[in-house]
Amino acid sequence: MNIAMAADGMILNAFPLGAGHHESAWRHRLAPAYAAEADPEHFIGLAKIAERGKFHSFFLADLLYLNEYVSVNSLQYIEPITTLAAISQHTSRIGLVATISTAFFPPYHLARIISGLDSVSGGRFGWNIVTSSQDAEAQNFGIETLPDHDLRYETAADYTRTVLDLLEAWEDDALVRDQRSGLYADVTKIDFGPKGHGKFHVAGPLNLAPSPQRRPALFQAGRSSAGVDFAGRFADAVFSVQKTFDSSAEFRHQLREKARAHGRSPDDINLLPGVWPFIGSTEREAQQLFEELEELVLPAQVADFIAYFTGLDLTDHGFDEPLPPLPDGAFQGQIGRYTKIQKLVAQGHDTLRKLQKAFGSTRGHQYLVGTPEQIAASMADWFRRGAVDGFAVQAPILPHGLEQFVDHIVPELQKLGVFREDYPAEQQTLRSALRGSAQPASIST
Ligand SMILES: Cc1cc2nc3c(=O)[nH]c(=O)nc-3n(C[C@H](O)[C@H](O)[C@H](O)COP(=O)(O)O)c2cc1C
Repeated sequence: MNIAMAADGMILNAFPLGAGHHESAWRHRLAPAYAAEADPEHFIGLAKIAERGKFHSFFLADLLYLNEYVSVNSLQYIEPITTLAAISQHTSRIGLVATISTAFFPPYHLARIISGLDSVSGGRFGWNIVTSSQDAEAQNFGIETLPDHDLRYETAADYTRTVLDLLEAWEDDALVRDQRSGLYADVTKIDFGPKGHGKFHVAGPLNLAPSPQRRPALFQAGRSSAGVDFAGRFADAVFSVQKTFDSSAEFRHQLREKARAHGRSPDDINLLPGVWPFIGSTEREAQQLFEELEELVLPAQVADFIAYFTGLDLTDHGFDEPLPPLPDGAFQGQIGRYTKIQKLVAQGHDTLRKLQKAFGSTRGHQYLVGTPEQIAASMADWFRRGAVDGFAVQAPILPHGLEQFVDHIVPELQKLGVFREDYPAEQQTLRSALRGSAQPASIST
């Protein structure tokens, strides 16, 4: 499928995770000696590297529980809201995207947090909207089980609309602040009516005049039909797991059609699949890095991510023992990757060892092993032929892999004419940096 390539060049989003995305990163010789996962200085440093590389955005994932696989996995998640507030003071151009669940914060509280982050960053804030998918997360908030998958998305839509309505309650010129007349705000330009959709009821309005963007850039990831519908309705950018060109091109087409069905322009939505670059000055060196990391993987680490994406209890499960039957219709977690694993198991990849090879320690994401020229050529090809709008760069080891990407791959992408040389001269909000997404009026909430 060939859809026109986006005119303004590819979007690059840095997606860091602790000492790196690879399960073994924290144990590798190139990993930092400190516990990177919860070290704000580490993340401030990474954001500065990404900004040096002219990245559009810097994204922090989040999960809200801990399990006993922490015995082998670096499962700490630094808190995105506070960390990005700190990062905003050490960067000036890059967008800052926080993962925040729709399941736990009251909407008024979240609207204030979003407004605050957008203000301290000068209009660079993005919200990665997740519904949360693990009961273990809910149990940290006094909830025994999460609602079923599709209901979670339905509730997330009501929640998101409520938060956005709160952020939209003040017109641009509502704050008058005329010291002579004593008129502080024009109340005819503030919507004092009650806000809320579905089960959410908020008196409103927000007690803050609009932040620079007012409405943040909205990010999302979801492959199920409810997930794609949500993305088509709200998302400016979509994270995704895409291993082949065809599946990515097809998914981009699907997202663009969904945006159109929701009354938006297809150009308002940007597909940014994950890419894991294993970079070497020769192909052999890159392959060696990949193999070193793979060899360090422990069976319990594979059990951890397969259990996460299937809901199976794999405690003490042998590496070569056939998997227990998958829960099928009863599974209520992330559907996209569950379906991929289900297909692999049906094709005979039915042990943890086989799944490590077939699904990979890259958690299903595309990985590119090679020289900067080879990796840049492949990324440029996907972009030019309309399979992506850009990429979420998931370096296997950090900061090493992001530094290498910025120093060696970004210049190649620039040479190929698919990535910008610099930030635009004029300061931009994150939403306008994501091109077509600059017109909030075109989005039906
Ligand atoms: C690249 C990527 C990053 C994600 N990051 C998070 C995250 O930080 N926190 C979270 O709760 N879910 C995260 N998710 C899960 C999604 O929000 C969503 O729940 C998932 O893709 C399942 O959606 P689906 O059931 O529609 O396929 C991520 C998914 C992808 C593909």
